[in-house]
Amino acid sequence: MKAFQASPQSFQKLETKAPFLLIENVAKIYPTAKGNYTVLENVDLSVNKGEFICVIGHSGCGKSTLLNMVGGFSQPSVGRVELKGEPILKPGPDRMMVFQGYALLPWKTAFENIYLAVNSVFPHKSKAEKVSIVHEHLAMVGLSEAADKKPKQLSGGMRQRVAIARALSIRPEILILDEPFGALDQITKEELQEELMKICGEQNCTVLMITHDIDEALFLADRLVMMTNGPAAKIGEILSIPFDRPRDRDRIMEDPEYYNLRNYALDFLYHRFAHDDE
Ligand SMILES: Nc1ncnc2c1ncn2[C@@H]1O[C@H](COP(=O)(O)OP(=O)(O)OP(=O)(O)O)[C@@H](O)[C@H]1O
Repeated sequence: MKAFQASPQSFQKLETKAPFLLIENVAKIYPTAKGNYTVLENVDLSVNKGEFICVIGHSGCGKSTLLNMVGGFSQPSVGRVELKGEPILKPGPDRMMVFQGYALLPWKTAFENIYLAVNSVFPHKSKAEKVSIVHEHLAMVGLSEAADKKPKQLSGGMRQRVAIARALSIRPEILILDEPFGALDQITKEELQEELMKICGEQNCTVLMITHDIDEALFLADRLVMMTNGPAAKIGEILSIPFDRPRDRDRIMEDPEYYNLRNYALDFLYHRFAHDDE
């Protein structure tokens, strides 16, 4: 019998590639006056490049704590958080966060808010290139006409568009969204969800997004991460959202699977892991 001889190619195939984003056995423990408080425990999640992940869970379970560790704003007490095999030790332009509160500089125009970010991340690009990046991203979110307006002259939806354009303009590896549409009315919210989905599809963005809105998660996500209640919250279950892309809201809402998933997630939140005060 001929002995099996491994070729260099077969070794290459056996090599295990580090996941794009790895959250492994993570715990976060805060020291408090009453002793240690464990917010998260045994959290494991591996995210592929280009995946859209939504995270839901009751208030205070530790969703922001988890995303802040991916953002590099805090470190896990136990376990590891790695991007492309490298530990995340501090914030960086490869991971941009967008919050509910927009966080735009009020004295700068929409253009200037984005330009500032582009200029700080790409200082060696020419002025013309940087200006072109800003215009491209303002156009992407439909705000070319509002370039010279200051935040107070913009609606909430427009401000959030500027914040998203600013985050995307520096080409982050991961876009981290902490309830970005939570303060918006339903119509504006749905418009922004559609724009975000289109942009992320075109740019193959990897997204981690916290939301309290199950319909938003079912429309946007490839996977829905459902957290158990704290203290010591963990990932209870992960639902794969199977709808083809590009997604059409009306079409997926006609799919019986949509209601199966919706009911499953609602049952998880309001029966299996109901919050005491809800
Ligand atoms: N620095 C800290 N020291 C002690 N406890 C903290 C600290 N930061 C957060 N916590 C606690 O950790 C828990 C999780 O907070 P976190 O903001 O991550 O929850 P969340 O799921 O994002 O909540 P929400 O949906 O209300 O935004 C809360 O009980 C909070 O009080």
